[in-house]
Amino acid sequence: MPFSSVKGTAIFRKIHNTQPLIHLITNPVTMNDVVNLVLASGAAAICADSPLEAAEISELADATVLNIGMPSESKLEAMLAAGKKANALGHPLILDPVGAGASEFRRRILQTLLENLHLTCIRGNQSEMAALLGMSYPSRGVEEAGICLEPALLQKLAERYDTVLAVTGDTDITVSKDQVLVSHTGTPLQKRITGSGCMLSAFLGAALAGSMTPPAIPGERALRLTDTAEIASLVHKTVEVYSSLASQAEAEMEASSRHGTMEFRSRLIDIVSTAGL
Ligand SMILES: Nc1ncnc2c1ncn2[C@@H]1O[C@H](COP(=O)(O)OP(=O)(O)OP(=O)(O)O)[C@@H](O)[C@H]1O
Ligand SMILES: Cc1ncsc1CCO
Repeated sequence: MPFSSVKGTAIFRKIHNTQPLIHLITNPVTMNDVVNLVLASGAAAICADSPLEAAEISELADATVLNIGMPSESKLEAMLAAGKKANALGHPLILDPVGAGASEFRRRILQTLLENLHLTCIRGNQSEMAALLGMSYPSRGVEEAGICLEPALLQKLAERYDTVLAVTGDTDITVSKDQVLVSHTGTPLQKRITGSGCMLSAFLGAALAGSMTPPAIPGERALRLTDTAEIASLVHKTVEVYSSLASQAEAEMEASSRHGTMEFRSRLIDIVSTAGL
């Protein structure tokens, strides 16, 4: 996607119009950046990971994002409560299976979440998808481990859990039972900061929630969570826009006098904050 077509995209217009509230049960490593990215997109965020309030907060919210980056038994309990509430209310529910293949505990948590919840979208790298498929490989923790799965295998995974996969890396692939949509708009610099994927998962929550309210524009329809093709199309566009903005942030940084990964991290959030204006 050329940079010029990113600004003013319908995704941002819808988020700004509806200002959805996103419930994040996430990891403390990237939480602050994730919340700032959500706010930059025009949505609002609340982080709440106590099982005592998780369902109530998801009821208040327009979408729920579950990120297993630093898992615990208590967080799993909160995720189940929040996810069940999101499902009952027909709200978007996104899973980020961070470090899926890194430990037995993570595998067990993911098995429980996948068996008990209906995920609107699962966003992860190739290695995390391999772990969800039950494959074992030498894990590199939260980093991808050099795995490249056949699209047909990813489609089987999407079909098994009746969901849409946003598989990210040097190539971004959106996968449903019937579709494989490919884009190449990101930059390797995204791998040099933490949370690039976590931010994208939360942005997907904002984009899906923002598209569920009937738009004021004639001819535009509200997103239906029962329509996998519509979800896949929106997920694909959202990933493409986010990765394009990251590349644009890098290009602007290269043209400036300040360089480095922390500069890039700030520029990424800045560019998202102005993309919808
Ligand atoms: N080699 C690459 N070239 C271009 N873009 C990339 C590359 N690797 C990752 N990206 C981009 O980085 C973003 C996040 O994807 P990635 O697969 O790195 O997530 P992740 O491993 O889950 O990240 P994290 O755990 O740090 O949050 C996507 O927008 C993707 O396009
Ligand atoms: C480095 C790290 N460890 C647990 S979560 C996280 C950031 C997201 O990948």
